[in-house]
Amino acid sequence: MRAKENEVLEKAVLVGIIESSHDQESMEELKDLAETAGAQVVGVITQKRKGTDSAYYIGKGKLEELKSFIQGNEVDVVIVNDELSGSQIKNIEDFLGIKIVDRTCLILDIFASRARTKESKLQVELAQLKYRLPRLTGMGGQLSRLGGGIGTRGPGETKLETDRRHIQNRIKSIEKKLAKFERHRNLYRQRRAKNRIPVVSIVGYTNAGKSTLFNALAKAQSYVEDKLFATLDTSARKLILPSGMQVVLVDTVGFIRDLPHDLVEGFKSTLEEVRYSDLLLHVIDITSSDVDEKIQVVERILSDLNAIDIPRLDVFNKIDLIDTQPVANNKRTIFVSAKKGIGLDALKEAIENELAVKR
Ligand SMILES: Nc1nc2c(ncn2[C@@H]2O[C@H](COP(=O)(O)OP(=O)(O)OP(=O)(O)O)[C@@H](O)[C@H]2O)c(=O)[nH]1
Ligand SMILES: [Mg+2]
Repeated sequence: MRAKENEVLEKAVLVGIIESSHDQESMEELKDLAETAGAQVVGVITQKRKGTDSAYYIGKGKLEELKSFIQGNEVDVVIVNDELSGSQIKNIEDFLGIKIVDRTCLILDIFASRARTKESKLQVELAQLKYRLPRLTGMGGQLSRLGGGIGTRGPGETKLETDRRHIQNRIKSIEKKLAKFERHRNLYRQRRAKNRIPVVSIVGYTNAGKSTLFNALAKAQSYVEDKLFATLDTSARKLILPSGMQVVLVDTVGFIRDLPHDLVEGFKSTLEEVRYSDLLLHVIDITSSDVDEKIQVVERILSDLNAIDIPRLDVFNKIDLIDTQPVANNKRTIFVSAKKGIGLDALKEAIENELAVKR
């Protein structure tokens, strides 16, 4: 959650390795993520190199540069644009004497502050605990010496466990509780299947405009914000299409490159909804600078979820922000502005066509 005006922001330096232009985009995204988590970015240090250093992530020279930057500026936290091992975290932290947060931990932290329902809180906590378990040696120091803030927050009021045995017990207990939620969900799904109401799920990269589209179509109020991961809980509404056909429309959590594996695992049951859909609306922000890569990221995650073979419409959103109006070259591509309500009739028609073909 972006910190409130009067809150003291943690001052952060971002550190990353640049091997290709994708990494440059990924650094931009890291800045968005850091700000979403409540940091003020005061510096960015990158290194061009092949692969990471197994002990210190970046080379010794860069590390010295980072250290003198920290000494010359007020910095609370170093945020690294990759997932680090426990020993890398410990090594860098010992060398710099400052809190280190990696990309995975940062995303988990944002999810922790976003989770609203009991189930998503448990899912996030589970992912956090699984991330922590193999890193306890590295993170032990950080947790006891360097206090709270980014990277240490649990969902809701719960304090994240730091003891190995407690963590293992907590993981078991959460898994049991989540299994119960899943059984309930299965029951609902079976009931819906019996009534043969088709399910249309909205998927896509974070901030693409999924919830805005969901609201525009279903005239419901799903949480919309210009922040990453505004939506963590899938919500569903009934939608009646022009022909009178009823569908269940589902809004889902946004995807992002390098979505932590444990998080995908944790949210799998929520995202199961996606797998059992009759049609997917892949919402794509047409104004984003690396559209193609984001499309690939979403498709990769859909594969992970065994949802890649479900019929899919590519819904390019935010066309109100571009000058030349694009023309679709196939019936599975739709251009809309969810915010301005442009193209929604064509979209509904396309949804009906897809579902009609299926029957
Ligand atoms: N200009 C313009 N902005 C839009 C449009 N659709 C959505 N937005 C804006 O894009 C931002 C993100 O919208 P959301 O609907 O929250 O996006 P989301 O995909 O649900 O995001 P997450 O739940 O965080 O993954 C908000 O600031 C919206 O107002 C659009 O058609 N045009
Ligand atoms: Mg959303």
